[in-house]
Amino acid sequence: MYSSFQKTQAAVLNGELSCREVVEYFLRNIEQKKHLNIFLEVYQQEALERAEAIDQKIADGTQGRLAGMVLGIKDVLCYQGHPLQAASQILNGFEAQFTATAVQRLLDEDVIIIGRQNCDEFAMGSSNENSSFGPTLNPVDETKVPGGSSGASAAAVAVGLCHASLGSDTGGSVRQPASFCGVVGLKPTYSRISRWGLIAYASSFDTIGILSHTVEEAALLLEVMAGQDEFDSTVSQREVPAYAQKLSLERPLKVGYIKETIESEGIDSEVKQKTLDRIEFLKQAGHEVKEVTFPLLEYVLPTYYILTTAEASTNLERYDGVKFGYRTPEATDLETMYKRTRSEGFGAEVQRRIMLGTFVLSASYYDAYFTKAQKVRRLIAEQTKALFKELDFLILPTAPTPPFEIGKYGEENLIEYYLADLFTVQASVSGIPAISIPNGTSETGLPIGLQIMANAFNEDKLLAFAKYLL
Ligand SMILES: NC(=O)C[C@H](N)C(=O)O
Repeated sequence: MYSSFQKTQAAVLNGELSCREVVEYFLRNIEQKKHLNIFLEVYQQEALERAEAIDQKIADGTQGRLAGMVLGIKDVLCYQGHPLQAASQILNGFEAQFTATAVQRLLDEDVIIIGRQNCDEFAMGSSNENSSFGPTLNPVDETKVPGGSSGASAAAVAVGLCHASLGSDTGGSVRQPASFCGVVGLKPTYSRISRWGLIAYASSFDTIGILSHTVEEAALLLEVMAGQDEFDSTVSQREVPAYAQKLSLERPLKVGYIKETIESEGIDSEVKQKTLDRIEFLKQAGHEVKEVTFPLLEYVLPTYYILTTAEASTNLERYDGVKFGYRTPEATDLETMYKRTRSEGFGAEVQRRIMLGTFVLSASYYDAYFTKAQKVRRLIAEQTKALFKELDFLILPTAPTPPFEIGKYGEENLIEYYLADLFTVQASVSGIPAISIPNGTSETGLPIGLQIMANAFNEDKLLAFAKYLL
């Protein structure tokens, strides 16, 4: 059996394999790897039935472009008629009323969805430890986290439980787990893919992203999902290029690396060395490689956490015990119903972010924090985009360290935990596309990722460059 989609598809189209056999293979793997806590729910029967229907389409020659692909989806994407929880107890009992546009477009091309995957609650975290269903283990080393918040989606691809996964990336949630699990993780430009049917965390940052083994798979999935949608007016009107056919590059390239990332205090020495090795490789290959400075780097993380918590505090207001999921059985009046539902339903990290967001939006602090952070966001975005006047790409580590131990960070060292996003939030604050690709392993065999950023809507170039480096 093949873990890569391209090989699987060739085999199902020439009759060497059936889609049913492909699904059975992944179902066996899922059963064997149950202890990793990757899937919250497996759609066993449904996936098998769908596989048989697609086998029939193949026999008739009417199959879609993704026939033979088995996909896992993070528990933040609506799939009609299926439970959806954002790994939270507050959505206990909730069922999706419609299917997310991105998911529907993949289904229309005959993808098979095998189940929903664990994640940090409401996508808030960098380790998958904030799930109300318990942590997911990193398949490379089960004592380590798989990253987050789409940690289980990355782990599923790494250990062969599906060909690819859909995750969401607000500040690194696809790229950082890709780095921690040794797979490819793409965050497209903000507004490239419709957010209709994606549970909102911070709406001006949220993007649907892709976790896969190969760049080709990411390009194909992006091509199918991207583009205008009548249900999301923020989606870009731009044409969607044929990403999967455009994976070749014009050379030589102009590549920059940001001095402040390589020299940052918390960077692990092996991560630093692997990044420097790539820089050297590019120089040797005849590309123009330049060191650039980005003095605003130290403001990126605080800006991200002020703005995303502010947006989260309003987005999560809707979970009040009335419309969705959980309602406390204890309340005797409306106010205690709200209070108790939210205190019992949300986990500690989500509550912390709601409170922080409410604080920065409160009348006395609005200008000091929220307005200021909006201004700084503008500066970060403008200065990041200015770097692309002279450069095709920026390269930097995806995360400052290889995957860390489960339980390493507690309430007392949260800032250190938030620093896991140090290098991924720049692309999120600026709305530009970025990808993480495997960049070797540490001496102890732990995956390390390399991140590439490109200017807005340059996914075609970004994917081609990632393929060249992989
Ligand atoms: N959702 C994300 O992109 C992950 C980021 N670590 C956060 O907690 O905000």
